[in-house]
Amino acid sequence: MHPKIGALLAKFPRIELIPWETPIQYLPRISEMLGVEVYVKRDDLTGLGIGGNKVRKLEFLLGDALAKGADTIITMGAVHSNHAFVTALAAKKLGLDVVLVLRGKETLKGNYLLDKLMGIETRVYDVEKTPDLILYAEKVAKELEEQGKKPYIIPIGGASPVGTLGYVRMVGELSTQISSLGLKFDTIVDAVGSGGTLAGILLGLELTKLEVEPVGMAVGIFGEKMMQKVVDLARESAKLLGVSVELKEPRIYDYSFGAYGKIVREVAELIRLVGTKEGILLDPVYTGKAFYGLMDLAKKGELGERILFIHTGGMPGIFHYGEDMLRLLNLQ
Ligand SMILES: Cc1ncc(COP(=O)(O)O)c(C=O)c1O
Ligand SMILES: NC1(C(=O)O)CC1
Repeated sequence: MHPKIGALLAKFPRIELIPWETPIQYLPRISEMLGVEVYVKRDDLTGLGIGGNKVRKLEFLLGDALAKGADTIITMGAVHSNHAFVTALAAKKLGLDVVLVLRGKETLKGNYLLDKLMGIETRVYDVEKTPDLILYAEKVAKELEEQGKKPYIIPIGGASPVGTLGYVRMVGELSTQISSLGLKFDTIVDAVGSGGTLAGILLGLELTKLEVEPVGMAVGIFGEKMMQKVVDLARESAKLLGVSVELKEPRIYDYSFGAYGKIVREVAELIRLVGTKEGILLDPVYTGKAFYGLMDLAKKGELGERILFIHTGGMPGIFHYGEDMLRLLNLQ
């Protein structure tokens, strides 16, 4: 762990949910295809339930919740939400109650199937917009308070200054890994949904002075709005840490293929390519789109000679959208 990052984070309550450092893996066959070196940080292997990037955020978010005496966790997302399921599993593991406030249609596949299998309380609403979901979550919190409970609301994706500390810590872990490997990366690439992961990477790179350019592949909202959200989150986390930093705006590209959650043939094909070339499974909502962007931009020489992809998990998405992908690949 980078000493400065370790010292800064030591004052924040953190529950250890990840008992190891996630490995960095070279992708020889993808690298050969692209003519550049591609490595992947296996944050799909964070180890709790389905793993993924949210577990890093939850170490600090649930630490904060317990420090504040919470007894019930409320969070929200789409019915297919990785964040919602892994939050619920972590909360249960810590002996906390949990209510998931979800949008969409109840579909017993992927994460929602896991929600039900684990006996997690879910409230599903047929709404499209996040603000509507937040209103419902606040209503649930009020209902629980009236029952004498102490609820703690975690925003979508854990995208808060406290949650962002999880990826500041990841960079602290990464910096010691790459110095012992003797590697220097030109770019570090991740999928951008709620923006918290990229915000933590941005702040972590500034604090460690690691000379790697962060590049986000947006799978939903993109452009100026997402850029501002990422930079604001990083700034608020810096304030939380009590540090003043100069933050450069990261490059964020639109690889949503038109809309968040839109399942497309190109990404289904990419998932098969990476799976059969490297034995690594990506998902159709987040990491498959982000890796598509990585390969697209690497071919144009826009990511440098040595690229690090942060594999942020998402495997249940394969099972939520498997039939759609089979149809797109003319296999059904
Ligand atoms: C599997 C997966 N990867 C990446 C992301 C993006 O992370 P963030 O919400 O921190 O931008 C998410 C959630 O949005 C996700 O579930
Ligand atoms: N990745 C997000 C999830 O709910 O899994 C959108 C935050």
